[in-house]
Amino acid sequence: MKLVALAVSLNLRTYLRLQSTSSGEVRINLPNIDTFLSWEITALQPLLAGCKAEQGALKELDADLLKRLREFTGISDDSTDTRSMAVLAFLYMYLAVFADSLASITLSVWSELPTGAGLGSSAAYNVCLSAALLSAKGTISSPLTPQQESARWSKEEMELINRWAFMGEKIIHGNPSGVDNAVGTWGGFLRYHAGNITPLSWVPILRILLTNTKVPRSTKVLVSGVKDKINKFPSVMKPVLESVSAVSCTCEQTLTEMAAQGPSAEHYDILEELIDINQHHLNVMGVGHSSLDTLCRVTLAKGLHSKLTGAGGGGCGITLLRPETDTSVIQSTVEELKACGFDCWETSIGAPGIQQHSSAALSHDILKILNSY
Ligand SMILES: Nc1ncnc2c1ncn2[C@@H]1O[C@H](COP(=O)(O)OP(=O)(O)OP(=O)(O)O)[C@@H](O)[C@H]1O
Ligand SMILES: C[C@@](O)(CCO)CC(=O)[O-]
Ligand SMILES: [Mg+2]
Repeated sequence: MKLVALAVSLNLRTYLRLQSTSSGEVRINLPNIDTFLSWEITALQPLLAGCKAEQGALKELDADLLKRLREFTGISDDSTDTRSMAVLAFLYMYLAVFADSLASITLSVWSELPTGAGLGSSAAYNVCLSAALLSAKGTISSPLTPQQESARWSKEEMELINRWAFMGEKIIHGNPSGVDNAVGTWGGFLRYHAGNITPLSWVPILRILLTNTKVPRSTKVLVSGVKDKINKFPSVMKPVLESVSAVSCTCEQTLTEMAAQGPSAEHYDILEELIDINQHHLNVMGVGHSSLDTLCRVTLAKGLHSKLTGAGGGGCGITLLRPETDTSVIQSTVEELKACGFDCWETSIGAPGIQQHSSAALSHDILKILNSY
């Protein structure tokens, strides 16, 4: 089955600072998840015994290294605990990238994205880890020149960043498609088809409301639930997946037309209807949640259409805003959603992917957080 999916970046960013130290330790500060840990390099070194120095095409995880790492950290195979997953992804990438000589470094990561809410926070985290570790190791360059505030890596370097980030996603997700890390790496809009990811450069910018139901969920658990359902009822689920794919294709067609001809009311009507259809699909696939039903109901009463994002099961949803949607309607919708206990804010979709920044490019608040460890 060759399915098509569309993915788009949000303008919420994850920041990472990496410092070389002489402490003989590797340290990670993850203030979003209240995790501050360090390990003696001499304690980590034995984990690399017999480790494949060559990471090959970086398609598969080094299962032996991961197994030793799980034993070392006491993190079981079925754990989905937030801190455990973040630590495992970090230590795995650190050990695999620095396999021939473990460096003494401190990393601090801070994200504007809510963690584990369906907005690809794991991918943003993994893309930052990947880029920082590969740059520190010298596998890829540090593209920022002293005159610049921000710089991007070359296409080849970004491909490598993306492949390593995918390894982190495999640890956190189980069986990820690679779409989230590709969005984090490249930014913008992407089309996923048969394992190929192609950036779309000609789509319009869409205004949305982003709602966090704050219902916790794990992408890994949800994705494996969908897989179980497909295995259990293949003849029932296959047409559903094909229909989801057709929604993606129709959506892409509509977005292309909107970019070429300028957006019209009819285009927005189509997008709204596709959003509703897709939300029903996702419910059939078992990734809905009563909190997401509430989001859809509250917004529809205001004439607005919503669907879940990410793996569903709670987490976040998006609501399409039309150009003519009145500010008063947006305000009253936000208020009503907040009254449901949700977080809600207006934003847009389509933003750059991974970049290297000078401290001058960062806000005072972000610098304060990253520099406090
Ligand atoms: N800022 C962060 N600091 C540390 N770890 C993070 C951070 N953001 C995400 N993570 C890691 O990613 C995990 C969340 O991954 P998960 O894939 O379940 O959710 P998501 O990526 O936010 O949503 P989805 O994949 O459905 O879009 C967390 O449990 C944590 O291990
Ligand atoms: C739900 C899923 O799209 C991830 C969402 O962040 C699954 C995947 O692409 O692997
Ligand atoms: Mg994720």
